[in-house]
Amino acid sequence: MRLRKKPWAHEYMAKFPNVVSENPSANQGRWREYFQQEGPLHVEVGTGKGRFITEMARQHPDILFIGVEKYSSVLVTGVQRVEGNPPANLRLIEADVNDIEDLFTPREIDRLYINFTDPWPKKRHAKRRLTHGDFLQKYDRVLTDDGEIHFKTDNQGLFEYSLGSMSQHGLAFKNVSLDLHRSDVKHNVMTEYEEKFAGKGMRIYRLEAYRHTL
Ligand SMILES: C[S@@+](CC[C@H](N)C(=O)[O-])C[C@H]1O[C@@H](n2cnc3c(N)ncnc32)[C@H](O)[C@@H]1O
Repeated sequence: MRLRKKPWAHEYMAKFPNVVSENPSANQGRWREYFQQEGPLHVEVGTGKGRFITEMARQHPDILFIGVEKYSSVLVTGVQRVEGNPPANLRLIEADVNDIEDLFTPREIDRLYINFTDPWPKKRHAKRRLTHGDFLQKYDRVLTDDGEIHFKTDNQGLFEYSLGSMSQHGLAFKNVSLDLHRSDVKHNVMTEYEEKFAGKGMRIYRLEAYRHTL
């Protein structure tokens, strides 16, 4: 597992019980034991400052939530947010999603959230998109058979690309919205970026992907 620089952030985060700063891979396959709680496991990749995953954890105490973020400097804000009132069913991990299979065993995750991740519009950067086929293969291995991917973005190009790569990957879709905030969707929890974009009146795209079994 690659650890990012910023030693001050590591030291800072190590003080918080919600952060798995010491070798998160040690909990691979044993996350429920680690939480000391049974229940479905939901993971957000590219969690940023953690607004979404923290609110989800507060609203759904019977579900276990883990946020995975690449940059400790960003995660620190998430850590500050849960300081003093940390939901017992939430953990934040500083890790690269490329290493998701070091963190979770096959079929360990019930749902993945991918929210407003970077679109990487240049073709030569396509492999960095968190919905690229290489990532989908990894997700496929760590998701349960009826596991789902819930995806939101403001970026039409990334949405169309993701629809294509997910369907190529054998995934089917439900609850697709091409304008989430102008539809009658209920129980939407906003992310940091979503609040910013929706506040400007921008269109938000959303889908839920699941394995298509014939
Ligand atoms: C545009 S922000 C969105 C943050 C949050 N999901 C939201 O909607 O407010 C994308 C986040 O994904 C993180 N990210 C991008 N690639 C990643 C990777 N390979 N592994 C982990 N995090 C990643 C970035 O560091 C950044 O914090």
